[in-house]
Amino acid sequence: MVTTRASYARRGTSSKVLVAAASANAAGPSPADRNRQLASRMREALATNKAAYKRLKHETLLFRQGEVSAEALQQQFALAFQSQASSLFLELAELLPSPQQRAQLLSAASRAGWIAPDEALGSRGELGVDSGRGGADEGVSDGWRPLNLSVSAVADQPADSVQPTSASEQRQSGVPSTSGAEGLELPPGVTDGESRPAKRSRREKKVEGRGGAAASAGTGILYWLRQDFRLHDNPALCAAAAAAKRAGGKLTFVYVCSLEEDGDDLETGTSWRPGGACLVWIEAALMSLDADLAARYGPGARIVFRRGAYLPELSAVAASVGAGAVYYNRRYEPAMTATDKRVAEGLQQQGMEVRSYAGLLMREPQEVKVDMTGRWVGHFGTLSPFMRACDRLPALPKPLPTPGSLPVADRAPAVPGSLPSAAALGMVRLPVRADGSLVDWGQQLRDAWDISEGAALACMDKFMSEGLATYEAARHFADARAVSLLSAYVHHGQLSARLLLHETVARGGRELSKTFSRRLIWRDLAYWQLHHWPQMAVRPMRTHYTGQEWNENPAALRAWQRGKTGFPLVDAGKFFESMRQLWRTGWMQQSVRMVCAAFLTEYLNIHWLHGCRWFHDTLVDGDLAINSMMWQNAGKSGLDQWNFTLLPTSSSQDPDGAYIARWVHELERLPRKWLHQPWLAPSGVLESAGVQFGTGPGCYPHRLTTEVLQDLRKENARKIAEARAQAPEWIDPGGYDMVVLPEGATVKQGGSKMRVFTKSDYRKLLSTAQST
Ligand SMILES: Cc1cc2nc3c(=O)[nH]c(=O)nc-3n(C[C@H](O)[C@H](O)[C@H](O)COP(=O)(O)OP(=O)(O)OC[C@H]3O[C@@H](n4cnc5c(N)ncnc54)[C@H](O)[C@@H]3O)c2cc1C
Repeated sequence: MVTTRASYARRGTSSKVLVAAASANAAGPSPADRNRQLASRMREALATNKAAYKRLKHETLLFRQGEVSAEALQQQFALAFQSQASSLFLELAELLPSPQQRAQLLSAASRAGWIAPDEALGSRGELGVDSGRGGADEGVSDGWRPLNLSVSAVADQPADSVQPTSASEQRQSGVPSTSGAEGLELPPGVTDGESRPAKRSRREKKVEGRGGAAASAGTGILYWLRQDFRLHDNPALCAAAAAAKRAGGKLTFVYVCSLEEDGDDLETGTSWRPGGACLVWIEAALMSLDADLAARYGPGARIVFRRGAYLPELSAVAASVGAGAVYYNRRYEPAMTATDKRVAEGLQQQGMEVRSYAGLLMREPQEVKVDMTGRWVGHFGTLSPFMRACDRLPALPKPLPTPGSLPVADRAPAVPGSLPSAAALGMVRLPVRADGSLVDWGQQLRDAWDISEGAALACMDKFMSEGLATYEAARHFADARAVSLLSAYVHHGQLSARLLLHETVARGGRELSKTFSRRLIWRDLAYWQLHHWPQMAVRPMRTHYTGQEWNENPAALRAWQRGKTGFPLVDAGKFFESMRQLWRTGWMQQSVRMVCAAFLTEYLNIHWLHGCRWFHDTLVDGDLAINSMMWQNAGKSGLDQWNFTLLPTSSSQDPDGAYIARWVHELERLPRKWLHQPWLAPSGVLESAGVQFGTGPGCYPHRLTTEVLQDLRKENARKIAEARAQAPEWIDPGGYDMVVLPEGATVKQGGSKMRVFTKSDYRKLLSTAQST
């Protein structure tokens, strides 16, 4: 086991990542030579970029002189980088020795937006994958599952690109950041519709002033769909429909696929685009919503599907349908808020009206201010003070009904350059087998879920009438017998969190279970944390934990990802070669997620960030805010570090072993008694159950570690104590860790240091570490 001091705070540029991606895939007689070749190709490409940069700078000057339009210039940027990246990747791919490796690199490049999807699919007919086992379900190996690259194409854009694309660029360009502690700012011209719902917009007044004639920008309204694939309780949709009716214009639904802009965070140099499983979900959700819209409101409500950068795409659609306004519900991930702000400003500069609404969360992150001065209800960053702060806010508005009618055109919108369906957006990357057939790894997720708004509402109803009453006592069982299974619907905005809470209260849910409604507020807490710690997906919130030593053990990490640790409860969650749950369904119950997270961080001492990334890519509810919060807590650098022992051998989450028996098929005939620790079973029992340990087909893996688990935990705690001992300025006299309270997070203590919950073992261990 090699131990390194991992620093996730600094990530490489896209080029470094891509060289790493390429070299990781490279094999053959001389990996070092190949790496050198790749690096040299990359240097050449960067030199080419410099030439392009000069050319584009000239174009930018022309733009400043008013000789070219912003849209035309932006398109030139997009094209320049697309074509360079494209040729670079095709060349890089040629250096790789096997078709599989070429396909892997190209698939990753396509996902990063560097090359067109058809290039990744191996139009040259050589990028096949030989699954070795035939069927799509069996034939997918995780090398083929599209994983996120750390950085995308946009990282190499020239520094004075026309539009600032990140918080750091915005600061450089003098445009204020949306992700700072000042709170969520709306760009000039963007209106928070809810704060003034009844007022007529400037555009509407202008239109009225002209006797109702269409403004130059048009009377239509674009409804910009993003993470709100629903018709019920949709504030932006209701407002857009009302405004279009008032102005006598038509409403057009548009979805633009621009994954780079949604996920690439230039501030941290990382990419958190929706993971593979979420993309499958989004594609299916869009298809279902498109069909629902047409069925309910007629063909004019069909969604216009576009692929490309948001600003030019929205402008093009608006021009085509005669829309002068864009309405949307807000999103809260750092890259998304930066993008939305930039796009809104761009639209506004073009004379469009932009209105945004709160439809994803119950509470806007910037409106919750925790009061740490009054009666103590819990440590800063935990649920209780947050709930108390929420209780001080005005009551939540009642959920909005689904609109009975919408002012849409009689015919489906015909906008040149649009794609026929969500599937044509090519969001879900499918590898190709040697025979040219596609490996549709997403099908098993589509089979496991009904991905529609109707199913979300039905699932909520079922939970309310059947699950809620048992939630309190049985929510921790691994087989999910009492939980709602609603997380993916809520994450993708197919189910309104506000409606869910409203229904819970209306059906006496607070009396039946005090925990369920708290979980919904916990979700808001995660977004509040992300708002105040925009880098929490990559950097420890307890900054002094950055220096903690983690094991760099790719083999153990891979075994954990594949569900081959030899600990059945850990493995049941996520084995992909056969039927195990995460790979098959994209979902696991919370206790199982916790067992898996604790196993990785506490027993294997592997950085929580690896687990966070894996979950982000494989969960259908992969949610940057919740996932990062939970992994930070599991890794102990979060505000609410876990203070419980999660033994992978414990049977409390699966007392009768039914969960393991269902998902770990190699053990399905083993008597329940041994299922959690099969290595203890007598050889005769193993033999009659057909259990063999090893790596061969049908064998169950040996344990990854035979060391005493409690000793491994203690070792992990020692590493934490060592990191803490290096940073006495972050420890208070009682041995508690401290964090700086972000401006705007509390009622009046912004900028000061405050203690956060710290496990008593760690407080005790600190003195030992300090004295050695
Ligand atoms: C390591 C780890 C990673 C996680 N990553 C995610 C993630 O990416 N996306 C995600 O939605 N949940 C995540 N969770 C939280 C939780 O496991 C899931 O929300 C829950 O299992 C979903 O199942 P359910 O809808 O049946 O939940 P229920 O128990 O029925 O809860 C109802 C709803 O409350 C919310 N909720 C539940 N638990 C939490 C929580 N701990 N924090 C915030 N909100 C919560 C969800 O919206 C959920 O749908 C993670 C938990 C752990 C331990």
